[in-house]
Amino acid sequence: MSTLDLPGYSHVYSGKVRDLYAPVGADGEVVPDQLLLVASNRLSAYDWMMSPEIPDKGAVLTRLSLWWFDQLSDLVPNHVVSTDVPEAVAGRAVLVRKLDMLKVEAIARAYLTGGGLEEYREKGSVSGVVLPDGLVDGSKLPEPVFTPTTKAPVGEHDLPMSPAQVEAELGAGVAAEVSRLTRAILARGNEIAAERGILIADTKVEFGVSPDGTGGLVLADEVLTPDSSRFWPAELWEPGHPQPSYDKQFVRDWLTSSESGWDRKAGGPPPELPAHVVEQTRAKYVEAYERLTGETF
Ligand SMILES: Nc1ncnc(-c2cnn(Cc3cccc(F)c3)c2)c1Cl
Repeated sequence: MSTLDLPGYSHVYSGKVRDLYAPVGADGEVVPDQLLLVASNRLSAYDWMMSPEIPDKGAVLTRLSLWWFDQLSDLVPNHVVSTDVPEAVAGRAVLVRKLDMLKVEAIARAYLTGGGLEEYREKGSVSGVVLPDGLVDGSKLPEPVFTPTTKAPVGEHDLPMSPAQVEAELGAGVAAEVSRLTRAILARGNEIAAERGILIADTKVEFGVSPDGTGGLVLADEVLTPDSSRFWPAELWEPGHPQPSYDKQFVRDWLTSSESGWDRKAGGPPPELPAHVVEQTRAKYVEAYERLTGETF
């Protein structure tokens, strides 16, 4: 994948859909306490990187995440420093405080699906939390459940963590606070989103702590975006089968249609997305942003 050459920044790491850079000072030394988070226009579906990219996806998700950080600022401080970023990534990058990141993927679930549903079907519980009988794919949970995982190395799968494992990793106090905050963030997200016709089934957030050891938990990474969370259109919610994705359903439907000619089980890469699927997908990201924030993209 092509990482940008950004004057004044050195490339640190690339995820599937985002890139991390470190600011470089005038003396050529890396500025130690800041990072640049860049959201690309790349779209991942079925564990494959789609082509072409989705125009404006990075900018829409960056603006949505910034809006959520602001909505949540009474709940938890965040890592945002500024949006004064290089022209080449204007609107889709954020300058952030460099933190010591917790080694736990902080996931909360408000609706049961995916890996949580699988664990429930095996054990009647998720992450040690016993759930009512008779739940099905898409069932709303009595309240959000904290279902943390490890941060697996690149190319490996994140693994569920038991409460005891989280406490061993973070200590009992920090573990309890991470659980409380993650559930509170998802609950607040759904309070706001439900009014705007969007259900947030689950979300992954990341916390860090200041390297100088002062202060408490800081909300980092991105927050409550369709890349970090499952967004469902509220009017189509119907427990008992997989719910349509607010943002990725056009891509999924086309890829699994005979029109694409793709055989997912064959193991080969998916074909290029047709222009109408790219445009419809872009429109869903813009629609989610405008509905949630009330602002025009
Ligand atoms: N404030 C912070 N301090 C220290 N580290 C991070 C950090 C490291 N990794 N990630 C995930 C990620 C975010 C974007 C692009 C990627 F490629 C990967 C976030 C952050 Cl956000």
